[in-house]
Amino acid sequence: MVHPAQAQKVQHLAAGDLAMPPSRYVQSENKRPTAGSMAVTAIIPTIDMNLLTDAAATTAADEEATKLRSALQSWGLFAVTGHGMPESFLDEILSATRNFFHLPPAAKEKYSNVVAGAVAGNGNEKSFQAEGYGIDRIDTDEQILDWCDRLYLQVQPESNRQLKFWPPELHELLEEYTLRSEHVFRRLLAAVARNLGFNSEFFADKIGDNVSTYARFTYYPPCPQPELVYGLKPHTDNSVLTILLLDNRVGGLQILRDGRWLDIPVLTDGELLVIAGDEIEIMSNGVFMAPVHRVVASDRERISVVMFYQPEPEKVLAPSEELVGKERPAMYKRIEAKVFGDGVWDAFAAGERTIDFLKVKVEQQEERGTLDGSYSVGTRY
Ligand SMILES: O=C(O)CCC(=O)C(=O)O
Ligand SMILES: [Fe+2]
Repeated sequence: MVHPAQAQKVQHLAAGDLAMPPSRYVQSENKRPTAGSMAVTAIIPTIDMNLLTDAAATTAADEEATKLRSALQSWGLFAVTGHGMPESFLDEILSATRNFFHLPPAAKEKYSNVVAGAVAGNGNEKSFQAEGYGIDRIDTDEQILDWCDRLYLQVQPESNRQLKFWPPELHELLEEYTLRSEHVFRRLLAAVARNLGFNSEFFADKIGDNVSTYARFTYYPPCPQPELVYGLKPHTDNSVLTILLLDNRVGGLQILRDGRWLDIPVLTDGELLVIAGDEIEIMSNGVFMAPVHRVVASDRERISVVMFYQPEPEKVLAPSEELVGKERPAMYKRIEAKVFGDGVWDAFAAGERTIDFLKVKVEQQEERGTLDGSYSVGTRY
């Protein structure tokens, strides 16, 4: 069964002469992005990957590694330079993404995430599936929808690619970006491991060689009253690390830090953003926390291209033994990566963190905070 509103693309709605967003998109007053204080622009850490060499023998490399650790511990995100991808290549991806979303509706519908009778025994019913072009899954009439459309594709392992959802104009670029972005991911993961005093392969071994990687191209249309909606509601990412290529003209990403929403500024051309996800939070036993983030809409269109790195589905997610001790008991239960991944969309539709939705925390009473920014004492996000 597909929710009747599932087929409504926000882009095409926004193209009409709207005075305000329809009620399906309007957040209750206390959740609106303007509720509470005005967002302040964050000055986020930047890591130069050229300095994070394997040998880590130089002072500069040591310093950069220390910076990486503190960025992950205090922010859970950082910008990266020196990743080896030319600015022109990243620009090409952004342009191709813009061009894709600017295609006429019928041209994009070929990749729709609402498919006819794709589920066995479903007869002529339509069904929703995660991959493809459309909006995120709607589960209930009450669910407030985000002001965005997206194209969501599994890019790794290669054998799992569903090429029927790959627009030809993005295909080659995405293939190359997949390879280059994985290289960035693995170098960062190795640096993070060494930084905790482990060997380079420490986290890599836990997630396996055949990581599940998903690409999400998101289009945030101009919104007539952006303060009423979310571009993308508050969440943490289902990933070990997420690599984001952000719009180089329009900002909108915000991070929740110490109870306040901070604007992530438009990055310098050629920079990427990295965000720690739920899986590194679990594997590091909370040494690194996945930051809650959201996107606010604006009166201008915005795009992003985001890569999510997830462990092989049969791997077990658990706090690494080396990071568990008397002083730091295990904060998370063991959970198979596949089970965790299967819960993600249910949690997202319900507006909850997957870690909370699936009750992965050992002490559920030890609440750290909720996605709408309300806190219990002594919490940190
Ligand atoms: O578009 C953005 O800036 C961020 C998107 C995001 O957080 C996500 O896709 O998980
Ligand atoms: Fe995200």
